[in-house]
Amino acid sequence: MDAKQIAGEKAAEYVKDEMVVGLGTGSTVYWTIVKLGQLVKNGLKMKGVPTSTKTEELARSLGIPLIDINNAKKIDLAIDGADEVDAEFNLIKGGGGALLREKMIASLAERFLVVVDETKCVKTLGSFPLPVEIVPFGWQMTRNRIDGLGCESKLRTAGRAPYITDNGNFILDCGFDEIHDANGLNLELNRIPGVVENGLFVNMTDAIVIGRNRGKVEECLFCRERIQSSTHTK
Ligand SMILES: O=C(CO)[C@H](O)[C@H](O)COP(=O)(O)O
Repeated sequence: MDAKQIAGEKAAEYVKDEMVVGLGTGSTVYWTIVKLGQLVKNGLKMKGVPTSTKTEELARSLGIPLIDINNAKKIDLAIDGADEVDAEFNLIKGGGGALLREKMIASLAERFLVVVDETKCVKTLGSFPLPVEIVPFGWQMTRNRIDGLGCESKLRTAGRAPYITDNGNFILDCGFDEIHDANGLNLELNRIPGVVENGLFVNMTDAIVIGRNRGKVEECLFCRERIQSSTHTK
């Protein structure tokens, strides 16, 4: 079993009866969703809130009951993958293009559980180009302002046309090399008119499941509390 599958399937164990669960996007959380499909067939009572049309189609095909985000009184748990995770469990997300809905759902959820294989764990965020969702209107002007923050950005494409998100927007993949102040960059990017959202998830992770090769899995629960308490005692 590969490391993504190990992490993805493990995360399904956190879903209990009557939970409303944010369903992430990507090849790691895919395994969580497949496992949840099996559990639902065996009687688990849950509802999913998908973060992308792709995940919505997958969940439907597996018979997982879905609920519109506007009708969910609360989201108990969101489970999602990541492109990079640093030592403080801050993330880069958006490799799959779903970062806006993923961030909305993670921020609404009472708990945010991240599933990754060990290759995603880095010392400093930034080797993976940071995805930034922008509106198509005036996109080159928006790109100039983003590049002014110290990166070189590329418009994501699908074939020869711009890649279009589920929300009808473009994505710039921004090479920053090393991001030392993820919180500051997150705020600066989102202050630029034309930017819809960026893929930095700062101080949002509550728990993480890391799949390792040879069948090992590492779980860190309540990471946010742990980081905050270690910061306070410094
Ligand atoms: O942010 C994402 C999609 O927008 C994914 O969670 C991220 O790209 C990781 O994907 P994978 O599990 O396929 O490596």
